[in-house]
Amino acid sequence: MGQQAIASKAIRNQATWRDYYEMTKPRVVMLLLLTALVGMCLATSTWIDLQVLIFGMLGIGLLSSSAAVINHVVDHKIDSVMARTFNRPVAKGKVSPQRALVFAFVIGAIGFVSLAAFVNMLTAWLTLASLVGYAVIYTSYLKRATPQNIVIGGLAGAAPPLLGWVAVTGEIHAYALLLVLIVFTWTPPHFWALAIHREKDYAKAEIPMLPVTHGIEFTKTCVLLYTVLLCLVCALPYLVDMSGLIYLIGSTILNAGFMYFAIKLKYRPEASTAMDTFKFSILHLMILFVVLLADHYIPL
Ligand code: HEM
Ligand SMILES: CC(C)=CCC/C(C)=C/CC/C(C)=C/COP(=O)(O)OP(=O)(O)O
Repeated sequence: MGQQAIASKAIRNQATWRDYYEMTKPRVVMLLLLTALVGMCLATSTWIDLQVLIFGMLGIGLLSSSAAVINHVVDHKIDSVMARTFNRPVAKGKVSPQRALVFAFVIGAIGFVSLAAFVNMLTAWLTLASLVGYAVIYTSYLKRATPQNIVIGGLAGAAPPLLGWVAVTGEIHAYALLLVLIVFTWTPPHFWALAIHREKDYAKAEIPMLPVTHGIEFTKTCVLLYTVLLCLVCALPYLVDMSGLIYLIGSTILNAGFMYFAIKLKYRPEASTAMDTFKFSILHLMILFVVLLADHYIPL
């Protein structure tokens, strides 16, 4: 065995359950699950069936985690070049791509069976399609092909509210698609704010993210325009009578916050504004979905 092979085996043996946990992108999956839960709750005016709640959340969570692990495998070369990601378990050599793929397959299979056996087939197939959308179409192809990668790929990450809704009702409803549209429109300003901050990383890894291909100023304009679009899309649940006054007030305050950061980023940026905008985007979506829940359950 050569020196390099021995060294890489030594690193690999250091893998712990924490490395496997990290590969599932737990914080991203938690937020995806919140949006799925809200999709479930808004789908019905009564309580959600406990079996659908438990196995629905488990299945969507495990398939999302599986997609995240596959992303770590497919991207391990890119990840090893970027300062933000070089320490990831597969990039670092702590977990071999083969072991990571087996892990992804096992949790993905458990997730699919949970949905197929205890929820319904439509939810199982739609969730699997989201996995393919993110892990295969976005990660393996779009990410390296076009600066519109995250706009198109964002559809997979936006799917969970629909998945939650379909888990409860077994059918696709326009209101569920409206929730998808909100996350879909939120994704570009969420990601591009971070990409502005990490532009050098992406350039080094030769990934055609918008700030690399079209420059930072153009990307800031896109963040601002998508944030305006997000404000309009967020008004729709109230305008179509899906949500009420609590939602209108909550979403207006949150969107005013997002507009503040997007305008500051474009016209009066400080060194931390891009990262502040990115962090706020996560808080924005989290609170927005909690507000949707509050609006659904509190009669006004
Ligand atoms: C194509 C769509 C998306 C792209 C390209 C994207 C990209 C990213 C990136 C690069 C990070 C930084 C991770 C890090 O610091 O290592 C991040 C963080 C995060 N994203 Fe997204 N994201 C997308 C969609 C979503 C969606 C749909 C959600 C949830 C609904 C989400 C929730 C989060 C959360 C919670 C974090 C913080 C994670 C942490 O602190 O560990 N993202 N995103
Ligand atoms: C079944 C289902 C709902 C699947 C969706 C799964 C999922 C984890 C979506 C979140 C999108 C996301 C974190 C993209 C970042 O990938 P990236 O490769 O651009 O970022 P990175 O460099 O941090 O890995």
